Amino acid sequence: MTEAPLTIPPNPAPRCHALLPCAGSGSRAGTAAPKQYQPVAGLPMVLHTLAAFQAVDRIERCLVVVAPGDRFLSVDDPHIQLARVGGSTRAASVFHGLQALLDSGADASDWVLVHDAARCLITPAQIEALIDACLADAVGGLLALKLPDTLKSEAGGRVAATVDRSDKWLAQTPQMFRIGALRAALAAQADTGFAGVTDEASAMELAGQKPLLVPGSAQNFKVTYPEDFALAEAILRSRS
Ligand SMILES: Nc1ccn([C@@H]2O[C@H](COP(=O)(O)OP(=O)(O)OP(=O)(O)O)[C@@H](O)[C@H]2O)c(=O)n1
Ligand SMILES: C[C@](O)(CO)[C@H](O)COP(=O)(O)O
Repeated sequence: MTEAPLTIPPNPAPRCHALLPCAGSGSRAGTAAPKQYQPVAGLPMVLHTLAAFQAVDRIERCLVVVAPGDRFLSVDDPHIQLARVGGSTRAASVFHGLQALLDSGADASDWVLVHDAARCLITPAQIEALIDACLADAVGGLLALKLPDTLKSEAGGRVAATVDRSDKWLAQTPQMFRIGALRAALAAQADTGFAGVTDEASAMELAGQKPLLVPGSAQNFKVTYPEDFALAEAILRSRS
């Protein structure tokens, strides 16, 4: 009997997509327009963020989630997709963005790196470090930072206690998970309005997972308050 040769199917590298929630109002930043469009070092903040992801070959495309009425951003690049599906919370914007990724051809088993548009200091090297760590992990994970300062708890404006910080991390983004797993984790929280979901990892934690903590950088801060713009500007100019 002649046996057909055994064909080993190709094992394609898993695909990675970026999803940038960009639908916030930036109320703490005090800018006239949403902070992600504020010029920093010569460009609207979100364009610095996008440039970092576009420099990573393993990112197949970037989906930017903006508010439905947003007319600040238009895109003319096949690797960037605009989804006007922002919601009333960051979690809702991410949830809708994941569906937009799936609707436009992404597979539930693909990876997604969710990253705040307002973290415009992310570097390609930091994104690569997260991808390297998470591709080797079943769950996925996030960039995060160990606390550089002593940590206090408070009661009535006074110190209640000095808190052991040895196991405490500040969560950053990107946060990288399988699209299907993250979508399911968020869907399970949708009927509470995503209460308690402040980042992707928290949704995965509520689903019983233990995301990987990958050391990030203090420079990958989220532009949140008025004084953050000058620091972001100085760092971006020092890099160019
Ligand atoms: N409904 C929302 C709220 C936030 N974001 C995005 O999530 C990221 C992190 O949120 P944050 O910095 O807290 O932004 P804002 O909600 O815009 O800020 P604030 O809370 O000061 O209003 C930002 O890129 C922001 O545009 C979003 O896509 N949709
Ligand atoms: C997702 C996040 O960047 C992780 O630190 C952060 O929680 C988003 O900011 P917010 O102020 O909680 O909306």
